[in-house]
This record gives sequence, C-alpha cells and structure tokens, in this order.
Amino acid sequence: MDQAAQQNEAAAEAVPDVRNKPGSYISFEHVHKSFGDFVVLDDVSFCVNSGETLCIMGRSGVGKSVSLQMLLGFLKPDKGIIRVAGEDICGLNEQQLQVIRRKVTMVFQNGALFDSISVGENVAFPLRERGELAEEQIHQIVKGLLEMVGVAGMEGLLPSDLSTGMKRSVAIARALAAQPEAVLYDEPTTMVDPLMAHLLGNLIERLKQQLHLTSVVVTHDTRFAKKLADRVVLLHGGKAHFFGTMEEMEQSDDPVLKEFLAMDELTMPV
Ligand SMILES: Nc1ncnc2c1ncn2[C@@H]1O[C@H](COP(=O)(O)OP(=O)(O)OP(=O)(O)O)[C@@H](O)[C@H]1O
Repeated sequence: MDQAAQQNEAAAEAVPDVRNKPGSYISFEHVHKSFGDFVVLDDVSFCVNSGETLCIMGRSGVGKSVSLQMLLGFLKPDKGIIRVAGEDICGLNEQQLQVIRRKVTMVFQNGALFDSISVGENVAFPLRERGELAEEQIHQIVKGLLEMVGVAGMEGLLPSDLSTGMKRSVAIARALAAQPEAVLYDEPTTMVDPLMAHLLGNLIERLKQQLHLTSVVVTHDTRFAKKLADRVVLLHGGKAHFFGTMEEMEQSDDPVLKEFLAMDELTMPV
C-alpha cells in the first residue's frame, strides 16, 4: 500500500475512535461522491469535535465546497455517513434538514447579504425570523453583534458601502444572530488584503474562545490554518490524504504535503 493510501486508511480509522468520544460534532465517515463518472470524494473520513476548528484544505477542484454542501444536506453522498450534531443527516427530508441548518450556518465567500437592505436589517433578519423578540431587543442584539465582529456603528450602511472584508464580518454577525452551534466558512480570506485576513482570523478565533462554536473553514491559506485549526484535513485525489494537526502536516515527509505547503508559500501574500 502506498503512503497516500496508508494515510487515507489512517484518517478513516481515526473517525470511529473520535466519534465514540462525546465531543464529536460533525463527521464524514467513508463518504463517496461522484458527478457522473467523475469521482470527487472516494472513501473520505474526518471529523471535528464540539468547540473545535477544522480546516478543509486542498487544491482547486478537490471537493472542498462539495463537502460543505454535503454538511448542510444540499448534496447527498453516494455512500457513507455524514453526522451533524450526533445525527446521520443523509436520510433526512427537507424539513428535518432545516432544523440542522439552524444549528449549522454557512458564511459564504461573497457574504450573501441582501443588497437592498441595510447592514443592520441584514443582521436582524434571523432575529426577526424567530418572531419572539421586541424591536428594542433586536436593535440591541444587532448593535452588540456588529461590535463583536469589529464593524460597530455600521447598521445604517448598505452592503455596497462596505469592503469585501467588512461584508464578511457582517455575514458572520448575521450567522451568529441565528444562534448556531457551528459555523461553516467558505474561503474567508479570499480576495481580502493580509491585514483583513488577519482580522478575520482573530475574529473566528475569538468566537471559538467566547462562544465555544464549532467551526469548519475551507481555506487554501496555510498561515490562516496554522492560526486557527485544531485539525486539518487535506483533500487530494479524492481522498482525505491527511487528517491531523498543522504541526504534524508541517513535520511530515509526505511529498504531497510538502508540495502543497511549498506551493502555498509561493502564492501567499507577504
Ligand atoms: N453540482 C455539481 N455537478 C457536477 N459537478 C460538480 C457539482 N458541484 C461540484 N462539481 C465538481 O466537483 C469538483 C469539486 O468541486 P468543488 O467546488 O468542491 O471544488 P473546491 O475544492 O471547492 O475548489 P475551489 O478551491 O476551486 O473552490 C469540481 O470538479 C466541480 O466541477
């Protein structure tokens, strides 16, 4: 068996162990996904414990976004189990998935804010959906959330008035307004400058410390992963080629890991 196969097997074996511990919040267990003849994920296993941050890494087209979509039940695996909050979500219907999507919210790359309403109304949206809060309470929560994510006082602006990084911060505030247990971030540092990337990293770290949120972060950015990740899964050739800590990844002699880290060094802004 070659080294890649051995590592994938090791990743697969790691899941049942971790799953049996009470803390595992999300797990992929022997997941397969193809589109027609094109195999995207081939027996992929990894997990993230409650309150921890997992970074999903890998080159373009390896299935990172597909994995996030499967975590929310927008795509189904062909084979395997995906557990979220202790529940196998693969057989759930739309109504049951809505319950999962209230526990696990996604922060999209473009923020997915509503352009025609103010920043404050965007963040208030999930609060109003709950239908149980008075206007003054909503106002106070929105104010507090915007402060928490570093864009205090911007309630009255439109999303178009904000930079890409600020839009992402507002999107995080809106995600938090839904009181999730876990947040999924799709490429949070893409198209922002290094300072904003650093601030977004600090923010995600702070949310972990303060709110004990479970996070899954899709990123190409190894510096970002080093700062945030409790564990990393590197998707490569349809497999979970590596599942472990950033430190283990950096110490490995595996040529795929070395090449990935070296490529990232070349493409990272200084
Ligand atoms: N709904 C779909 N139908 C057919 N093919 C799809 C679908 N969604 C994704 N794919 C294919 O699956 C592969 C993995 O896509 P995915 O978006 O997960 O890649 P990624 O790792 O997120 O890449 P990037 O870093 O470029 O965003 C790609 O080849 C993509 O074209």
